Amino acid sequence: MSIRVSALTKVYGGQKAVDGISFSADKGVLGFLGPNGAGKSTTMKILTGFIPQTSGTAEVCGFDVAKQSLEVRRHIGYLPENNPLYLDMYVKESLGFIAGIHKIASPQKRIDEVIEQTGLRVERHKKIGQLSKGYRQRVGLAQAILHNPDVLILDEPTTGLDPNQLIGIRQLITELGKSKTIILSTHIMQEVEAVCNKVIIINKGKIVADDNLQALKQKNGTSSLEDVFIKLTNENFYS
Ligand SMILES: Nc1ncnc2c1ncn2[C@@H]1O[C@H](COP(=O)(O)OP(=O)(O)OP(=O)(O)O)[C@@H](O)[C@H]1O
Repeated sequence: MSIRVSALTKVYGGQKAVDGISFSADKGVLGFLGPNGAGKSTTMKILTGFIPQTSGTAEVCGFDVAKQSLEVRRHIGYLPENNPLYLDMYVKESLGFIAGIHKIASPQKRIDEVIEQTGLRVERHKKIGQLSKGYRQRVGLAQAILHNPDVLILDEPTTGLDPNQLIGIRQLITELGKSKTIILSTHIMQEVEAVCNKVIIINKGKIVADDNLQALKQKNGTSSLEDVFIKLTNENFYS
């Protein structure tokens, strides 16, 4: 398994944001769903080594995220929720900067490959601050995959994109999921249907579903993922 999470808990002050979750993931795209504040971003930040857990364990490609963070960073690519980018940098310059951090051999060749893969060729000479939101997301993705990680963590990568950009980014995620383990957080159910093999639904820090799409719908007696989501995460739904 590329990702193994066991009894993972994160407490902020007095609040349990993540409450003893366990799951595993392998090659393919895993949809990570849940209402606002459910604990998705917190889990993703722990997996990528950005924040420490309070208790429990998480492994990426066999490396412990708390004890072997350098190895974990080598194997993981992360596109955070608000996609922080250096707006004053040129696209190629920013990728060169990231290549330097990862000490990538033959960086120019790899940068050109990733520019092609993420559809950035026409915009590659622009400053990031001059790019549209969709192209900024592509730069974020390009940075995340530059060192060719086995695992990709994508936190709401398509929020605010127009339908054309959406299709492009989804195709890219599907393509990447053929060879990598991807955890994709999103609020767009259509997107989950389009790209995910498996789904985890998290509510108030706990996992309430972990299944493949078809089984999840069957178990909940509906053909709509949105209905499954509402049923499992909205306690007022049946009252
Ligand atoms: N740094 C922090 N300090 C205190 N509380 C935090 C911090 N970060 C997150 N939280 C709280 O932890 C809970 C889980 O937040 P998290 O961002 O993981 O949710 P999420 O599922 O990603 O939500 P969204 O869909 O809105 O992005 C929330 O109640 C949030 O307010």
